[in-house]
Amino acid sequence: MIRFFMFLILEYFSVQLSNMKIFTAAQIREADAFTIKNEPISSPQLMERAAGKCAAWIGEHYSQQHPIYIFCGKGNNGGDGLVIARMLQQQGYTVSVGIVQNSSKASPDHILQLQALQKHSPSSLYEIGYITDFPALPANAVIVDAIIGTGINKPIEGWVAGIIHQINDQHHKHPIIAIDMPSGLMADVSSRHAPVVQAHHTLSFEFYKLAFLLPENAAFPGQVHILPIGLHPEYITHTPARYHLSDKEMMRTIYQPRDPFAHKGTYGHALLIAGSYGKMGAAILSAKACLHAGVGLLSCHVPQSGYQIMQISEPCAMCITDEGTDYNTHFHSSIDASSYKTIGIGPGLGTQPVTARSMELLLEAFPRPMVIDADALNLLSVYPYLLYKIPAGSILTPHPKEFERLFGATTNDVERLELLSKQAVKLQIYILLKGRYTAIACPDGAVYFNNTGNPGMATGGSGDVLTGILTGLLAQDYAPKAAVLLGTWLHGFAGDLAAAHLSQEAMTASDIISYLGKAFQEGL
Ligand SMILES: NC(=O)C1=CN([C@@H]2O[C@H](COP(=O)(O)OP(=O)(O)OC[C@H]3O[C@@H](n4cnc5c(N)ncnc54)[C@H](O)[C@@H]3O)[C@@H](O)[C@H]2O)[C@@H](O)CC1
Ligand SMILES: Nc1ncnc2c1ncn2[C@@H]1O[C@H](COP(=O)(O)OP(=O)(O)O)[C@@H](O)[C@H]1O
Ligand SMILES: [K+]
Repeated sequence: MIRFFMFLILEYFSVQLSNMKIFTAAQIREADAFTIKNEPISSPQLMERAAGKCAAWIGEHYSQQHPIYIFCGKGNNGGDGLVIARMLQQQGYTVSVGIVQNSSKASPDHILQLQALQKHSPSSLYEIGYITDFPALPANAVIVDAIIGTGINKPIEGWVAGIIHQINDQHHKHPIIAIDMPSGLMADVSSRHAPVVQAHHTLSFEFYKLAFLLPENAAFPGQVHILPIGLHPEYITHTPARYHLSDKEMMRTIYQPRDPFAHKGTYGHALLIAGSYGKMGAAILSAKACLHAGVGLLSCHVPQSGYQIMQISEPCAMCITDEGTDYNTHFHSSIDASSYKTIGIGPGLGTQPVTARSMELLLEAFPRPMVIDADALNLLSVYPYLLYKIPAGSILTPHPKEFERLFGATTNDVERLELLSKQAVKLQIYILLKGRYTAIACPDGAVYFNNTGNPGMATGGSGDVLTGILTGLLAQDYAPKAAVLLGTWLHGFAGDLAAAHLSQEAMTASDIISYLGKAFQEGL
């Protein structure tokens, strides 16, 4: 009860966030309908606006030398394709339009746009009713996929799936541009094992779709370009979304500049419990990151064999040694809960049973949100009852394997996201599932995806750096939600700066720390 009350207080003081909402396919349909009714604008006009953005994008990226092969389905996604065809023809492109007979009935807007194109250029149109109707493409052709968008109701089957495979066979020969969604990809449910177009670019309207952010869909959307089509701001503002994408604007509302009259006490005293024989590097990376994230004071609790290593490596941190020579085994006894604002625990910690016992006593003694990572998470998976002792508002930072050990396996990424969110709500903590788009599940059920970072960060120690940053931000009195969103974003942004200057290959976790300063300066 006390834990929950404290959590409510922390939440109350967390900032109001601006953010990019990720709407479901059903909500997007509502947004279209709301816009049509209240802007007001007719449905065909809205389609002209959306398709116009796509035609302009294609015009900017491919010259008239490229014949454009557009594949249109019988719904409004196909309607977009028909408008794009007409607009590109007007600009002097050679356009060929295959109408994929994926449905017996065409949507009213499709029919309207088909009639317009028939009037304008009937020779460019042909029907695709079976796999053998797929055309031979000239060498420099560009493929536009407008077969199905957000209206897909189940995985594509039969000969239409065959058409998707034929488009994918062209992946290494021709650029493939998907309109709104790569055809076959379902916005809100798993598309695992379904046939989906493997696009190089997806021109998607107004919002990111959840499907673009899931690792299991990595092969499909290519580069995503969000094209605003003027959907009604009132709908966007007032409609709640469960999923959100972090952006710079959001970070600017979270970031708190330092007080000119501040002293080191203002920015909190953090304790880092980390390191073991052979894994002191993890502790040092976390300590350095915590300091570079702006913590007031940092103490590191390390095993005896790690004392000199830590003291020599990081003079800005204080050092406490454990009774254990090679492992931290008695850190609970050195902790006076009132001395530290927050704790970061886990990097390089080891998974000795005696460490688990000390962790249990620590969780019982420390009442405030802390950061739990790496081996501390592995201990939680061995002793799951400890999960219920974690202070409310704490932040857990598992990578997918650690997540699976903690909460079990799932059959697809959407199920895993559900499980992530369910556990965050149940335990009243933040759980950050690391990856290309790190998913941050909040105790209120919301999930935020982080949009910074790059594959150069797929290198040992990157996660230890994140733990240090989050611990540093919590110590400075950022509310847990603010700390987890800002810390994850800064970590990825520093990684992006490191990659830009050093290359993804050559950068190391230490370089993420080196660029943290630039991330504060340029990213906020
Ligand atoms: N006014 C609007 O509603 C706007 C809609 N827009 C476009 O419209 C799209 C949504 O249009 P719709 O709701 O008509 O849907 P779609 O065109 O995405 O898909 C529906 C069509 O696909 C067929 N279909 C669905 N599942 C299938 C499956 N598993 N196998 C084979 N065929 C299948 C349906 O029978 C129907 O013909 C968006 O993705 C976007 O491209 C944009 O033009 C913006 C404005
Ligand atoms: N391809 C990628 N794109 C964006 N971020 C990445 C990518 N690969 C790794 N990262 C980030 O790097 C960090 C790696 O953490 P983790 O796997 O725990 O590393 P370690 O255990 O070696 O410290 C995470 O924050 C993750 O989001
Ligand atoms: K499509």
